[in-house]
Amino acid sequence: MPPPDHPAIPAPRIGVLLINLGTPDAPDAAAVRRYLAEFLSDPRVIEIPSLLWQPILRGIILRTRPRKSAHAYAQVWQDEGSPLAAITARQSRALQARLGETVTVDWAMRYGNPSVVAAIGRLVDAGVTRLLAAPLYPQYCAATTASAMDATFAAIAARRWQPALRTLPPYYDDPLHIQALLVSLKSQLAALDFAPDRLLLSFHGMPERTLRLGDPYHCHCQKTARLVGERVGLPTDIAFQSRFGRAKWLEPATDTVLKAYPEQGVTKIAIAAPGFSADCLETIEELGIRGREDFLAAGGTHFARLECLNDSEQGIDMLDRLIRRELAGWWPTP
Ligand SMILES: C=CC1=C(C)c2cc3[nH]c(cc4nc(cc5[nH]c(cc1n2)c(C)c5CCC(=O)O)C(CCC(=O)O)=C4C)c(C)c3C=C
Ligand SMILES: [Fe+2]
Ligand SMILES: [Fe+2]
Repeated sequence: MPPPDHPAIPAPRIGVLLINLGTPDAPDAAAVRRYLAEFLSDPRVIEIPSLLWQPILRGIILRTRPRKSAHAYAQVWQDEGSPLAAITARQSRALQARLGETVTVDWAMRYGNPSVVAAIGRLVDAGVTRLLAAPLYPQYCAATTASAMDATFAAIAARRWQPALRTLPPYYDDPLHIQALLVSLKSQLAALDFAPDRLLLSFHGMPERTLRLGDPYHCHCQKTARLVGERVGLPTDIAFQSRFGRAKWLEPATDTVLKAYPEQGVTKIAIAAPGFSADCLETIEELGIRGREDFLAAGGTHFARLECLNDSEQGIDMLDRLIRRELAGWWPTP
């Protein structure tokens, strides 16, 4: 018999933690400032020595950008809050219903709330001894995937009694992912009231330097785009959005491509963002509002933004199957 103060040994319990990038708590400048300060202080995101970067961040960026970004967030904010957080919460609930009682599913944001530390604390308190950390980025990038892993490892490093840990690998070229994208994109294309000349696949950009440093992100995006383009049934292009700062970023830039299309005779387009597992500021506002304006102002006539996989049937089905594959061998499996 253990002494009376010895913790009870729980039955093995599996936890699944969905992790996405992060978002402010509210669409106002103060909340956006807090969020950007945390996000843009991550050395995985800004790969400039902190001594050089922090004065620029604190002295310039955090004085100007929060107000501008808050205005953009206000345009996409929903009753349930930020779209990114609301959709990730719905994905978590849908997966919980699929995976059943032996698994506890929760979600976290790498920056902002709910934090990775808090979510892992909740899972461990619920008796989780085996944890699958699932960063919801199809393409691996040090700025996103590795940073989510860093936060997970740090949260676990701080615990005396650590859960066993697995991580969901990137799924950019997984047949389950490509098939889910094709079903989703084709059904949205079929529901349009016009026939697009072109489908533009827009991925979040990165400084070009990260490609030369060995980050596989650019290659992963190219492969997702090629596999979708081969089977989606209309000509596709790839582009990279959301340029930040003065350095050279991956090209071609989404806004440049949108503005150039009409003079090339491409006046009817659909745009999709297969690097995002959930719609967010970057898809709803940057593509759906500003991208549309750029394209129409340049002479485009028809524009449609297609939704991300979000908590659609095919999106949840894909995550359910990717996750079950990683849980195999952990008893009791769902
Ligand atoms: C140098 C800065 C940035 C890098 C590198 C970067 C990489 C990167 N980001 C995503 C996904 C998302 N980014 C989002 C917002 C966002 N991104 C940056 C900057 C960099 N991103 C900023 C400053 C912002 C905030 C908004 C703004 O002020 O413009 C979001 C949306 C969050 C939301 O709340 O909706 C996502 C998602 C990826 C996938 C990526 C590298 C591959
Ligand atoms: Fe970003
Ligand atoms: Fe953006």
